[in-house]
Amino acid sequence: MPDPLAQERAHLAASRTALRAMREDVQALDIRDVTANWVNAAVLSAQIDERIKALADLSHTPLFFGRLDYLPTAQEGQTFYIGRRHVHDADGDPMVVDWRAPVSQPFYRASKKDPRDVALRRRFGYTGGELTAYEDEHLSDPAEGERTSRLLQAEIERPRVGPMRDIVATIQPEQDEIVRSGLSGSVCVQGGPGTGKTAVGLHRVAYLLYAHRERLARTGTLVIGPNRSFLHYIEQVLPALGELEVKQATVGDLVAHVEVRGEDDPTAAVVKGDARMAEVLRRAVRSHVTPPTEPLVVVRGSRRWRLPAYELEEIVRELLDRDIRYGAARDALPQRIAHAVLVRMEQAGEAPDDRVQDAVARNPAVKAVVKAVWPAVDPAKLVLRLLSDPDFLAEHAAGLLTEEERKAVLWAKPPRSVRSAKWSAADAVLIDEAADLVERTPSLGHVVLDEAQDLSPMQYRAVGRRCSTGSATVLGDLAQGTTPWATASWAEALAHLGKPDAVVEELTAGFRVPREVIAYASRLLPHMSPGLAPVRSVRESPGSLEIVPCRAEDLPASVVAACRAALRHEGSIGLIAADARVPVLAEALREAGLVWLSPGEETTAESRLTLVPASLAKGLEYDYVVLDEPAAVVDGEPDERTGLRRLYVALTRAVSGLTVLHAAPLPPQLAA
Ligand SMILES: Nc1ncnc2c1ncn2[C@@H]1O[C@H](COP(=O)(O)OP(=O)(O)OP(=O)(O)O)[C@@H](O)[C@H]1O
Repeated sequence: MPDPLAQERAHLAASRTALRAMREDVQALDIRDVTANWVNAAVLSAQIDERIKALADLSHTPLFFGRLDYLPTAQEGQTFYIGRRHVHDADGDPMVVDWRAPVSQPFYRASKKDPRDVALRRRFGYTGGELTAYEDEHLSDPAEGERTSRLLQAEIERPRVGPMRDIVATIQPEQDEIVRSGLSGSVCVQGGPGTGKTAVGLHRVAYLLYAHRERLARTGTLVIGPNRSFLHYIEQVLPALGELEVKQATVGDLVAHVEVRGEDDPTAAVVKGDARMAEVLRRAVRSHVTPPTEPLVVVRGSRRWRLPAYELEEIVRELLDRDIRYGAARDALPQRIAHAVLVRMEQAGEAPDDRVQDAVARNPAVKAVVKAVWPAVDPAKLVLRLLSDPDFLAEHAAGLLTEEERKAVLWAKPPRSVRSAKWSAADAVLIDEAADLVERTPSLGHVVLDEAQDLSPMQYRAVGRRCSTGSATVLGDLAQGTTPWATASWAEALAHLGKPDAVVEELTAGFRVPREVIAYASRLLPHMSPGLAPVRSVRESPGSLEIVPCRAEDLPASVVAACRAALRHEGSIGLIAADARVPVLAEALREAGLVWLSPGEETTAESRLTLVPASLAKGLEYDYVVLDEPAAVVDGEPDERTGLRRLYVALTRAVSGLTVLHAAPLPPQLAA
């Protein structure tokens, strides 16, 4: 019998050679004969450069990670190697097929119960770029029992270092269902900490780009995350899957119409983020339309054409009723008026053509009417006025906001101008809404919204208009909502997003947090998100959970000692603390001569410790976590529920172990 591992290594070597040949073919392309001019040539050569980049053989990522042997009755009994990209030989026959291709799907979905025509599923293990192991499942062999994959388990238990990696070799069936769901529908994924929501969302983008490349290249895709450090943490996943074109942004980036320099108190922020504000803004924008009271008189040559006020009013009314964007209606108004004038001309026996209509539309008298009746609206100025002028706000918020709510959003000291105003994040969202009332926001083809539970209704609307003609993947965990306006139900959130028909899926298997740690953190669930089921950890290693009481004066030193102990393990270390305690701990680390990073900075072999303010911990993970003073994390939030949720997030960042140090009593909800 030939050695199967040697054979597989030979296939790997041959695939590498084939990939090199594919790259050389592209490099050797001579585009001089096919490009008519230098613009074409520049575009083509940029595309070629991209293609060469996409064909690079990444030495640390294996070219294939799995193999499927179909039964003789299916796919002509062929064998397929599954990898991150397609590789073919000189004859065009596949050496490696893309994981997203339909023939690859059974690699993720087939099981003993449902073998999907697969005779053999083989998983490969690698050390660096070297193929070192394989593992077989004979799915159609009734004699073979179901077994758990050691390679899969090893991947899950792998100590974490640095930024997030792709999970393409080990996507689980329930995750794969979400990854491969169609482009036309929107999906919402509820899942506890570490269930792979972010991973699934990113792989879904990669899948959609593969399945609908042209359409999405035209319309664009976007991944939205809560903050810079989170986006930095995930930014390498899609490039590793060969997708270099996906944009990333925070909601703040999307609505950056003004510079945000101010902060709202929670009451004001809640009102500003409420969906009722959309109606207030709609009324305020439309209030600029003033029905005409004077007739229009257009002088052309020796003749004067008169349009009575009631007829102008009818035109205006009709545009208002059609509910098109304010700006679009404003653009249409001159032609509508000109058309009415033309009708008069025809009635008088003239035969004006389109050019006459255009000329009338440009007539100064018509322009003056448009300016008076339908003036241009500047979105930022409009919001400035709403938040500064009590009467203007009261007029448009009538029946929508109470007097207290209006008071809460009004500036105590109104700013003089858009530039000098201390705009808050919520104000920027209001301006975005107003901007969309004036002019339609272009929609992308697909948007992934991560940590969605923290968005306000107005923020959902801002994201929703960026995928109004496309679809969305919404990812979140209701138990991790830490804003005063955090989502209470996905149905409501999806309605604000404009995707009420999105399917809500749930992920329950936890790939990050060890069993003992998730059990500890889940004690908080009934107190902050009753009804949500705890995550079921699929990790086998029990992980370590240590709770260390200290005296207050010893706490910083003990925290430093715990960090030192954690640094003895391989992998990344996160020291998580209430935001207010970060300076004290930074000082203690400095005194002890320990170097540390801020969230989003890349861990290296030399610096593996990150000091994480609790407010930035969401979505991140570290191999070992040292958690400082849980009570301070809870107290750092305006209310207890939010505090407990913040603590829940902090407790669920660890992959291999968690050490909790406290001087103050632990929050009682953590008691067994
Ligand atoms: N199928 C899988 N195979 C291997 N690892 C996985 C799989 N699914 C998820 N993981 C790993 O589990 C960890 C958690 O995944 P991810 O960050 O996507 O979870 P999440 O649900 O977004 O968590 P959070 O709610 O904390 O933001 C990551 O390290 C990810 O790579």
